[in-house]
Amino acid sequence: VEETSRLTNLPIPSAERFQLYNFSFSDFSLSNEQTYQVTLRMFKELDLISKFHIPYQVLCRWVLSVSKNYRPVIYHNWRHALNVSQTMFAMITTGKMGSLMTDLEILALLVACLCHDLDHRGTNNSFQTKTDSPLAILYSTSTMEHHHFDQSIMILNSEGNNIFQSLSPEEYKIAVSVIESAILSTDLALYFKKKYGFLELVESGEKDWSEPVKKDLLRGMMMTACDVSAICKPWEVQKKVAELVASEFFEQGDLEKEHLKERPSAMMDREKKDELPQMQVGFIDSICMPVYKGLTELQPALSSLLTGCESNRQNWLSLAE
Ligand SMILES: C=CCCOc1ncc(C(=C)O)cc1-c1nc2c(CC)[n+](C3CN(CC)C3)[nH]c2c(=O)[nH]1
Repeated sequence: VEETSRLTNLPIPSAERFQLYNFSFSDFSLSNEQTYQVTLRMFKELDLISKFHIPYQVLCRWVLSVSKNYRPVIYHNWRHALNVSQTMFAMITTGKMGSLMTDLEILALLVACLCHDLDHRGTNNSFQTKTDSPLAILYSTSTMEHHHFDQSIMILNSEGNNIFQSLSPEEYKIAVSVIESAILSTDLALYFKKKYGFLELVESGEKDWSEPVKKDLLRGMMMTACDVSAICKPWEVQKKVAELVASEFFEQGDLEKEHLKERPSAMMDREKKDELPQMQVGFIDSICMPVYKGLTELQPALSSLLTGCESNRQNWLSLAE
């Protein structure tokens, strides 16, 4: 309670102070309180508070609730959600994708990014299935992503946390369905299925992305681009993030060796740590480059994501030799 009122009365530093319009943003230098201020500043810069009549104290309470519903795991924690959200913010503003989206879609996409990994346990979908976790019984496909969406709705329905309280029933319905689709699209298994359709549309010179199915596909690609955007960051940032991701993967690998008595995938096997640079090149080629090439072809203002990813591919490749 007192934390909400403290945050509500705190002046928010400028977007420039936090480098929010920059694709090279990193949370490393920020205190926890500053991460909340960054989030509030993004809502302010997009004018969402006034456009959707969000009571400021409700927004502050909601930001604190969202951050508290992330577990302190090594990588998939609140700061990952913040970084993903800031990339979405930069794509919409600096990357000029805002002109393709309605205000309601922009609100929903920012909320989806902040909530997209809620209550992550630092283990992936296949681990849920292999351990017959309650979540895997509840959701047999895109297990974690369904849970992240569930958690998002739970928070919105919590007392004093409904930032959508001023939306009309129709707007609320649209916002929730955009959020559900956006969070589910962060399951890379779904990305693999949809990326060819997206690239074909872009390469065919498609200009009309307003049609609902195409719009949903584009929002999903934007979510993937934000989710893996650490791969585009300056090398010192990318290297540190890769260590965090690897550490979290290796902990899952340890659990698989210890409890499941099975060999983990190379990516999760700490005994294969020296293969990491080569694995990163593979990850960049199969997942990252296609989405950044496609989005940059659609909107050249996004090119710094593509160039950042290409330069990190070179860095990983030189480490792999
Ligand atoms: C190489 C392992 C440790 C470091 O790995 C990373 N470090 C940083 C980032 C980043 C976004 O900055 C990303 C990765 C990173 N992420 C990967 C993912 C998604 C979680 N996958 C999945 C599994 N594969 C099968 C479908 C697709 N392979 C990855 C990989 O090789 N590297």
